[in-house]
Amino acid sequence: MSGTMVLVRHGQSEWNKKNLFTGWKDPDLTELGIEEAETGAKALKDYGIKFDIAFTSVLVRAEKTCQIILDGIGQSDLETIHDQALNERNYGDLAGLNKDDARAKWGEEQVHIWRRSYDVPPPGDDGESLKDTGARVWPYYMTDILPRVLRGQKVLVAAHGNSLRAMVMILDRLSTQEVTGLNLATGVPMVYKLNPDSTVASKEVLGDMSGAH
Ligand SMILES: O=C(O)[C@@H](CO)OP(=O)(O)O
Repeated sequence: MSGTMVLVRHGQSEWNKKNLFTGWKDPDLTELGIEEAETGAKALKDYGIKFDIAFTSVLVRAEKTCQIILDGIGQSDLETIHDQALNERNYGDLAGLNKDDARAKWGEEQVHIWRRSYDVPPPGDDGESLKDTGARVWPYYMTDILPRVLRGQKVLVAAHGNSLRAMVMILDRLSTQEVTGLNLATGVPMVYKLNPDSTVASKEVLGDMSGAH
């Protein structure tokens, strides 16, 4: 057995609450989002983990979630690396649009394809599919996160629905078809213990993922 990596999606953001495509836009957490992060922190405190380092994106909803968790487990001053590689997928021209309005305009199926397919990017030059998101998340994981876990460190990664879907896809060995059914709940920590060959030895979900959509 080597180290432990905890993945957690940020708590509800103002734009999650308003049901808007968010991507690289930078809304803050809502009150509920703060509570969700605090609940995640409590679950990690009860689990009894102390981290060696934390990683987050450069978007405030993930950064604040990361800090709330560190505060909640008594590690407020832990070294934290912020990197754009962990940002949410870029939603291109959909960013800022209401998801129900988009369904009314383009149809339920097309919107679902943009949200959950593996390789269909949302419209707009900068729109990233899950595959495009993985193309920046996976190398970062390989070079900056995984080596620490393999050295035995305990690592926190507070990031986003789709950047974390890209990570869970490789960790859980999901096919491009299976990943379309993967949804991550806000503020629920996923504890991965890795084998020395970087495969997953165990995965524990500290909370309820069933409501995720
Ligand atoms: O809007 C977004 O950036 C993401 C996460 O909230 O949405 P979705 O779940 O539709 O990929």
